[in-house]
Amino acid sequence: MKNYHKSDFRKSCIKRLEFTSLFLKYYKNKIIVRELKKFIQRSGSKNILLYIPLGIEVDVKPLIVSLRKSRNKSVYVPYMQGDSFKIVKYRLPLHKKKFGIKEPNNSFVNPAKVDLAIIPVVGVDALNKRIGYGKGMYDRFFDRLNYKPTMIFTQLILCKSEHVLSDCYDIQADYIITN
Ligand SMILES: Nc1nc2c(c(=O)[nH]1)N(C=O)[C@@H](CNc1ccc(C(=O)N[C@@H](CCC(=O)O)C(=O)O)cc1)CN2
Ligand SMILES: Nc1ncnc2c1ncn2[C@@H]1O[C@H](COP(=O)(O)OP(=O)(O)OP(=O)(O)O)[C@@H](O)[C@H]1O
Repeated sequence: MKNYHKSDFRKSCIKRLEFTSLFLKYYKNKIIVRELKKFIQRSGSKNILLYIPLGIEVDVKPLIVSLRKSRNKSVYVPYMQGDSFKIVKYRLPLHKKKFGIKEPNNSFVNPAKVDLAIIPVVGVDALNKRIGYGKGMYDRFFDRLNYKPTMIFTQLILCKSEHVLSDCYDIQADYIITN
């Protein structure tokens, strides 16, 4: 029953964002990226997990560009492997992979310890736990990591349920940055 609610909620969240005008998305995006930048500055995070955005997600590309200009910051992004992903340093060129996601080339360098993870969501439930695309990749990634970075969830228009829809393995936000 709960999983039925979760997938229904996921569908309605995606629909809502697909029907949001480009103008509104552009406007909200600018504000959110500014807030994310402020958070990073205040927290002094150095190794940051970001993502290469899909159309309905917060476009963090301007943030990645600006972080790459600071000498003491490293940006990591997911590199899908099996039922989860590992993380690799963001670097060009990017290649389109499964689910239309772009990724840098594989890397065999051990990543540094991430102090901040900025994670796109499809929605959140009443416990601020993430509803994603339903593949469980972020859940597995953090479950297999032997430490817990600060987690910021981000979304252009927050799709929040007033009910508990999540399962015990779903990741939970420390902060949510939206507009
Ligand atoms: N930007 C981004 N990168 C990410 C994730 C994510 O959620 N967002 N992931 C988080 O796990 C992993 C990839 N997992 C994914 C699993 C399924 C779908 C998916 O179902 N996509 C839709 C298309 C969405 C769109 O184009 O707007 C589809 O294929 O129908 C996407 C990513 C790693 N990288
Ligand atoms: N830590 C884990 N270990 C094993 N399986 C897991 C783990 N976390 C999640 N799963 C499995 O992943 C599947 C998808 O989970 P869920 O529906 O919660 O995805 P989601 O969080 O919405 O999506 P995603 O994280 O991919 O964006 C579930 O069938 C669940 O059993």
